[in-house]
Amino acid sequence: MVRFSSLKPPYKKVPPKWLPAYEAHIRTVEGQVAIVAAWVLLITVIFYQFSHELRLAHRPDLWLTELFFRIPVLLSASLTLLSHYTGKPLCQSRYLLRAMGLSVMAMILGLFLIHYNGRTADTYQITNGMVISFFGVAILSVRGSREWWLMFALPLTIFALVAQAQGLALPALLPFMFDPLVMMIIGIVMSEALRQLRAGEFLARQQLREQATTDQLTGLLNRRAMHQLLNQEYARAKRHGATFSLILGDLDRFKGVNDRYGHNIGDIVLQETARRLGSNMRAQDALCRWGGEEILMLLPGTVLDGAMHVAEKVRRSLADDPMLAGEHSIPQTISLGVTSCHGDDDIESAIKRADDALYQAKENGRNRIEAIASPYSGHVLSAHQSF
Ligand SMILES: Nc1nc2c(ncn2[C@@H]2O[C@H](COP(=O)(O)OP(=O)(O)OP(=O)(O)O)[C@@H](O)[C@H]2O)c(=O)[nH]1
Repeated sequence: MVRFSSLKPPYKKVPPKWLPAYEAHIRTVEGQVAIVAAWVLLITVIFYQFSHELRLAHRPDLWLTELFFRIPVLLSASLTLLSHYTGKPLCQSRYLLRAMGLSVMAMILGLFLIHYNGRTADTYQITNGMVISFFGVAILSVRGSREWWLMFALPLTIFALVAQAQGLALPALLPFMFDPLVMMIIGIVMSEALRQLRAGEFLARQQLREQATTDQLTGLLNRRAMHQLLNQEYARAKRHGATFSLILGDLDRFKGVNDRYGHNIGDIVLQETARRLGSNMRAQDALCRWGGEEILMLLPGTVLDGAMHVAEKVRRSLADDPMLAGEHSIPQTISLGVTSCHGDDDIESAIKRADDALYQAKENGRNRIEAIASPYSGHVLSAHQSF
């Protein structure tokens, strides 16, 4: 059975954590649509203006009036292109799209009113223009329903009011409006289909990206993703003369857990460890599964003392509460090696220091923290420090 919820548009399914990325994606699409639309509008509107003689030889008096209605379209399309090619955006593309869509609607409905004179041939000619315009405007509505109200409902309401004020009987206009309105519906359906396609592509790409950067068992970052973050943080620290810290943790005697309770229970212990570590971190910190039962934490803007406090909270979050896995209550501790990194340092040396500190923590009895300060930090306890 098809569930109602499965008929909801895909944007509803974009998880909140991906909404900023989805917004950025939509803005890119709007930027691309705006440039194509601006070129199409410039070319076609200029073409229609200069083919006036050919199409409406019996109404040369309307040349200037037509130009008047076309100027807003030419202006909004030119601004869009100017904004793009000078690299200095005047405003977001969604507003440029709105300006183009609304000016097209104003132009075509205005032209309809000045050409509607009871002479069927003239009126049908402008009706053809309306068919093309309504379809094009629906395609400009990249964001969907909110835009349709603005692009169609608003101009058509104003059009109906102006027509009435001019003494035109609305039922008499309907036969001419029929094809454009059908095309508007087709355009809306097509633009919604395109939107769903784009949302589906976006979700698939995000899922792939997430799979490539996270560890499946724990949901933490994987080693590759962490390397990227480390390099970024290192570059940032070097540029601003800032400090960041690393904490490398390794579960104590974890082999014994696997041997005694089995691999599945070992997996649950790893997942619970990831959860407890994550709850001790700030939003800007990063946590990664560095190896089998090794966890690496990156703490931007944190000096050695601060990192040692975080490490102590982490150590206690495991040592103070046994892990509940299945029907088992498993006491699990962790040893941690801490170091800080400065601009003149390098990442590989910092990781090596954290590893050496971790080795010391294991050697000194496990369930403890050791720290090795960076040689560039000028830290008073520049050798080893431990909890
Ligand atoms: N369940 C499970 N176990 C893993 C995973 N990855 C690594 N391990 C296990 O982690 C254990 C690591 O054991 P060792 O390196 O000997 O270290 P340890 O027993 O923790 O002892 P110390 O580190 O010296 O305290 C091995 O038994 C690995 O099989 C995993 O994804 N799931």
